[in-house]
Amino acid sequence: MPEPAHLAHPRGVDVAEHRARVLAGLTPLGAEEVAVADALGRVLAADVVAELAVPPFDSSAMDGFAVRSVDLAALAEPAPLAEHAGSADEGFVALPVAATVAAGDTAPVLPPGSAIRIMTGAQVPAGADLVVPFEWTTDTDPVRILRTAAPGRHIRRGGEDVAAGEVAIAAGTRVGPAQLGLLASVGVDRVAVRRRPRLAVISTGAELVTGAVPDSNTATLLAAGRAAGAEVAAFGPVVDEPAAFADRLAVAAGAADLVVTTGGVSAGDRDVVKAALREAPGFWFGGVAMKPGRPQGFGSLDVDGRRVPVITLPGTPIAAYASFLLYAVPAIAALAGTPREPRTAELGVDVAGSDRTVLLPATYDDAGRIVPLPGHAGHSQRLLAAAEALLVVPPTDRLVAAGTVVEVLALRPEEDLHAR
Ligand SMILES: Nc1nc2c(c(=O)[nH]1)N[C@H]1C(S)=C(S)[C@@H](COP(=O)(O)OP(=O)(O)OC[C@H]3O[C@@H](n4cnc5c(N)ncnc54)[C@H](O)[C@@H]3O)O[C@H]1N2
Ligand code: MOO
Repeated sequence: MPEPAHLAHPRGVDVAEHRARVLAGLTPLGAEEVAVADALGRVLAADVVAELAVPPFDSSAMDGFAVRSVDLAALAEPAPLAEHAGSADEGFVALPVAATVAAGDTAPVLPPGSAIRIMTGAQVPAGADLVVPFEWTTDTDPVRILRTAAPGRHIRRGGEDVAAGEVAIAAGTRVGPAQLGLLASVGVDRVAVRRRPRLAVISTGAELVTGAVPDSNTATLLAAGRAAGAEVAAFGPVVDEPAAFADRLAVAAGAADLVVTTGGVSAGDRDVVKAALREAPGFWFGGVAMKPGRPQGFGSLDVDGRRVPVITLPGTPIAAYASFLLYAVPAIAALAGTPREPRTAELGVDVAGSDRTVLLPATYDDAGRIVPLPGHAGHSQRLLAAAEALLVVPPTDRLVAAGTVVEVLALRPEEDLHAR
């Protein structure tokens, strides 16, 4: 008779091995088109090509006079750092003022031997190759110009930032406020974005259904899923009956790209998730060498030709959240087409190692180093709520010394909160 799995692997498999198992074969979901106004937090599925140049036309960068630089050839160009604008004693060129143009006006052609008064942002008149700021002139008509500069000064060339037809933003970029502005500037009003992964959360346990224990896992995991960029929905709590759970799982998987369950995976009489899925092809249940969160499971369901991954997390709230951050968040990122390396930080103090990965509620010190919070007692939700991150202490039989770079799991991913 083969040895029971928990005896063959008393310590459990490594976190990295289980993470690789969950992520194996996950590929980005397809794309959809959305209005730019709805693209905040979304990930571009294709390069965005500029329909308009930025800036859209040659415009003045200063309030002053648009001139032909050849008409100012009699003026010396002062040293670049000269403080004063020159004076009448040093000579000037007088030009008649042909017109005034402001932003939004259509600029007339500049007649040779004259100047056009121009405001910042106004179109540069054809023929002009230099804008002389008011400070270098008498701002009269005729205008006396006291100083010149190289052709092109104080003119923002159309397309100097982005040329029409050029790639303005590359595929894979997450759209934030600056990207929204650039999309507007390049004249694009719809963009192809990656579909948001749909996350279904199923909590299990009779104590949740009766209300004897509030369903805190659903609250935390829906929020963590949203912060990671998923569309989320709860399908629990469900009672500890394998048939009831299997029915709920089928509904959830039909509506989701990823299912996460909590509870019912340890060794008890009523471990419903394990009981329902243990015999399902391709499902794995066992111990992972981590604390908290040892009992874990993973598999996939085939739903109308779609492969829907199912991550079965332990029920204890700290274990459920920590495991969600270790396994489900990277899975969401893989489905969203935004895989990223785990975050790391430098350890601020020495931390004792253990034969398994240990997750400690932690905060950052003034130097930005990660430090465990005092009072760690295994399963405190209160301590977790006071933490900024979970410190991932790697398995080792030695001390993990201050200064070591370790993985951290952010508990307040504010930068991701715009994602829904
Ligand atoms: N003989 C063994 N017993 C246990 C083992 C083991 O290896 N051998 N592992 C322990 C560890 S570690 C954990 S963690 C738990 C995980 O058990 P389950 O995943 O089966 O979780 P449940 O028994 O359903 O619940 C555990 C605990 O958490 C509470 N809970 C569950 N879901 C929620 C929820 N959605 N919101 C709030 N609280 C929840 C539940 O009431 C229980 O108190 O197994 C150990 N046992
Ligand atoms: O996974 Mo458990 O009790 O270590 O939380």
